Amino acid sequence: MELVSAAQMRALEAAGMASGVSGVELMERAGAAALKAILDWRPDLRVPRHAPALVLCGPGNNGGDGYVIARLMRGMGFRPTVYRYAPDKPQPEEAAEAARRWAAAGGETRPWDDDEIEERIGSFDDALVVDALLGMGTTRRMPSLRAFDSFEPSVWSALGSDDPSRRRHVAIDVPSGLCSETGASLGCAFSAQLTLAIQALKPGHVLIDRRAGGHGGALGEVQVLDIGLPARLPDDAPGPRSFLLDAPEARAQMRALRPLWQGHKFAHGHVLVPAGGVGKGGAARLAARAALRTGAGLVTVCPPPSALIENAARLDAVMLRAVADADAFAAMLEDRRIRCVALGMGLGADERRSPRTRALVEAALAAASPADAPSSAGPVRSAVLDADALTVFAQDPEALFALTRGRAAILTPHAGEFARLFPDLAARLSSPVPSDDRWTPFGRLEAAREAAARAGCTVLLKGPDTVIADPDGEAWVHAAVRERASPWLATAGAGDVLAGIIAGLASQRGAPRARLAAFAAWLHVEAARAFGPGLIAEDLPDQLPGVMRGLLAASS
Ligand SMILES: NC(=O)C1=CN([C@@H]2O[C@H](COP(=O)(O)OP(=O)(O)OC[C@H]3O[C@@H](n4cnc5c(N)ncnc54)[C@H](O)[C@@H]3O)[C@@H](O)[C@H]2O)[C@@H](O)CC1
Ligand SMILES: [K+]
Repeated sequence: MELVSAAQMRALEAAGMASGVSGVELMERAGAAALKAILDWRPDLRVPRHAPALVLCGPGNNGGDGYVIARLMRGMGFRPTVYRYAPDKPQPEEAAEAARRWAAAGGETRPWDDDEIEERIGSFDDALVVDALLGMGTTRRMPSLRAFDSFEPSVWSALGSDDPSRRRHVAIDVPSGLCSETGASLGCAFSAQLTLAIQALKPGHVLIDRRAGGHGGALGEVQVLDIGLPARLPDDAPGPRSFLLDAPEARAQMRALRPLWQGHKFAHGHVLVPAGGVGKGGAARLAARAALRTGAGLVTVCPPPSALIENAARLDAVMLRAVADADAFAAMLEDRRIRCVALGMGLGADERRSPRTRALVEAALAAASPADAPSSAGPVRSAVLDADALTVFAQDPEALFALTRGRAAILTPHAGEFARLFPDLAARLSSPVPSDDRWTPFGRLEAAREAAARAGCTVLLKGPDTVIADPDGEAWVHAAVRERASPWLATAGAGDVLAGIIAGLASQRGAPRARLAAFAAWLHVEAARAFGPGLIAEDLPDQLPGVMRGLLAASS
């Protein structure tokens, strides 16, 4: 599913208006669709009860949606009160029209009053609280609104009112104060139990950004409201494209692999996984097993000769070949059937071991295909760099980028490794929301994109939301939150398995890399969810067949 930025949303709106739908009509549709979704969510409210309700309306078009909702609710028998925030701001034309229609229908509008709102929240008399303060237009830090504190989940549960039948906090488009581009709370944000995204999901609906200087903000259940804008972004829509890896996409990726599963084992590709020395081979073995389970035809672990026996005692289906040094490795890479090298796991980044690690990285990248190789050039060979393969370049990231630029490579840093390679981007990611100036959205998507552009290859930034970007800017988000949360993945070795899954997929299909790595992140989380509590990294690879079988069954 596409994730749409504010600028792209405006292009979509312009395309809709060019086809003859007015802005006022779009706002009416948004309001009507929102009210229908709210009543489907709380069907008990369908019977008109003359129940009071609060609608919080802001100065822009998000507020405009709120006036439409308030008017339609009133028409159904509710008794909504609008609290208008920033009343001195001139409203955009459509929002002003929506406010006029509300007033003409006899609706009551009151100035913003934290005390009054707080009191109403505490009294529980209002059937609904609709947050239409700010949407995609939030461009700076939010002032601290005391009334928002009353919506916070902790306060709400302390009041004993978080049972489903009393859910009532609804956010229109995004919870106000939450940046729709990054998911960051810009100082103070509304906590919703239901968020109704207008027409499309925005990055802020799926990204988690808990930087300093923000508080509050929750999405609750997220639904997308179709208001009849074009389903696809116009070709000239601004900015790079972003996508969410969701269940339909996972099934599509699985379908794309199926035809490959009929050939010779080499047709599935051969993966090499260099391993560390004596006592350090576990991480590479985990990755190797994951690559094999993901469908690589052959997987070979390559330790130094001193660690051969130890690895032999632990491997069966995975093959084994000692690699004394980078020259021996380069010679091995002359076999064109090798489609992927995954390295870094357990190789070592200390003074003694980093020369071997670095030399292996150099050999792997020298033998990787050009990133833009045409399909007529034959199967792509990629390199997946994780852990120590990244850390050995901490003092000199540019040396790594000189090797990765323009290569079919995927870097898979966690937050710490990312900060070593891209310290300035990591600092921007964690810098507090500015207290005065305009906020230039810079979140995990922007950081991954910038990193991929700098490294000239695909970058997968791990986290509860894994963000993957190609150097051309196309990015994928894999969000392991809410119903797909997998707390069990926080276990030693899980990252090694992810690198192996990526390698297993890359050995079968060389591109498109960001999309493929996002699918790997999906499989990784599903494997953890399939196992459940008590998971250790060793369990993950053996869950993959069941996960993939499930995806195939769901797509046939
Ligand atoms: N683009 C579309 O296709 C549609 C958009 N609609 C609605 O319109 C919204 C976007 O409307 P706008 O672009 O007018 O933006 P918003 O309504 O989100 O906010 C813009 C206003 O808020 C002010 N503002 C920004 N940051 C602030 C802060 N921190 N504190 C106080 N005030 C602040 C701005 O100065 C401006 O007046 C969407 O989120 C959606 O709800 C819908 O009505 C229908 C279609
Ligand atoms: K809102």
